[in-house]
Amino acid sequence: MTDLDRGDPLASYRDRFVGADQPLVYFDGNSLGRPLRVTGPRLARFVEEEWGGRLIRGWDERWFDLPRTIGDDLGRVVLGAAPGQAAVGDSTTVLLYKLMRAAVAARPGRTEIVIDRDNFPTDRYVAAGIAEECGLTLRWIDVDTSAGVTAELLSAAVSEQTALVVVSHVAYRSAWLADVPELTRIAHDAGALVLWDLCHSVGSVPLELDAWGVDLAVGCTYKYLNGGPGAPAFLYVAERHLAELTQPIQGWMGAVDPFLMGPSYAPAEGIRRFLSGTPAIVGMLALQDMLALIESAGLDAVRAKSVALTSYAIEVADRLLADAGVVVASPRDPARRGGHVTLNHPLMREVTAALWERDVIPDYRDPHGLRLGLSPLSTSFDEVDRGLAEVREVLNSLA
Ligand SMILES: Cc1ncc(COP(=O)(O)O)c(C=O)c1O
Ligand SMILES: Nc1c(O)cccc1C(=O)C[C@H](N)C(=O)O
Repeated sequence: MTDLDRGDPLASYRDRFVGADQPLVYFDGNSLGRPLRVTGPRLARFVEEEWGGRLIRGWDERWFDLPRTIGDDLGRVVLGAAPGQAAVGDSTTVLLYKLMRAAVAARPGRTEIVIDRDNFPTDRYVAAGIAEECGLTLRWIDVDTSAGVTAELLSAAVSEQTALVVVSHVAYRSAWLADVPELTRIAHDAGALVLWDLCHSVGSVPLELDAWGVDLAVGCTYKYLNGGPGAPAFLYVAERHLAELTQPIQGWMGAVDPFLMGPSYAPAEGIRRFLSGTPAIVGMLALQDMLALIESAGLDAVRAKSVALTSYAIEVADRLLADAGVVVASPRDPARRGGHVTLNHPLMREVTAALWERDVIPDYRDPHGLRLGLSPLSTSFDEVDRGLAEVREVLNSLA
């Protein structure tokens, strides 16, 4: 344990995660968070008691409303959203499709979707598919891969033709933290809607979606919310848009009365209308455990630890790796940085492969970035020290 770990008010939270007591260095909590220790027994209890005991009655008793009730929990604990505006279900990709499609339909006559070239592939691919489907054009914002979308770049891209702007809050490559209220205001001034991808911020960066005037947002739950591989994503639709937006996948679970099984679709009131098919109940349970943990730690304290971890990683990289040609490719200003740090070097693809052999698990992202995902409640400062010392050794051995 380092002095920084001894002084860390959240250090004890690490013990709550499966495997955190092992020597393995885990820098990929921003792709797949560790499971919580309470989750295994809880899932077993669910199988025995709720699924096995209540059987089909479980739908009436609790499961039917779970996408909304967990949505409200997300709103309270991590999104800064009043109840009734968030729900859990589908993958982020499917939710991106639903909300982009709903948004462009709500801006008839406008011909463009604005998106940046460095946005996550699924966001770009879905936007391209919708542009093709609806006869729209993509207006690309060129961003520096070590930065992200700024107010200047967005102002230059939007016009009276913009139907929708799609931006990631934290850029998956650089960790650039976009200014949500400012960019939202710029899009609104042009008469457009904005869809925020919160995958890399939710659970590590505090959000105030209601106060920031956000229209629409999606995010995954398997990163900093530790929901497990393939856990369902969430969506947020601001109350003022709930009645005006129509999503394209009109399934029975988003209908006004699913069990009426009527001849035609009529959307439910409120956020339920954005659901489509039977919700993945088992996949939502782990997420509830992590939300409870974040609530007990306090999201501001989580962010403070995240900033301390990323600042420390940059400090160690400067000290240990700069003379080997490693360049910090994430913002140095913590106010502009999310929960990970990317380090560039021409050999990072080979370095990443060698690190995995040594039980140090970051990931690699083109063009030559080693990405360190530092999950605030489960990563220690000692892990940062040990992991970056291994990076130095591997670089020496490859030189
Ligand atoms: C910014 C961003 N959007 C979307 C996704 C993923 O979407 P899905 O869960 O549908 O694979 C990820 C990560 O995989 C991501 O980092
Ligand atoms: N969702 C993932 C998956 O199913 C397999 C491997 C990695 C992922 C990720 O989450 C990647 C991550 N979103 C990224 O920013 O690169």
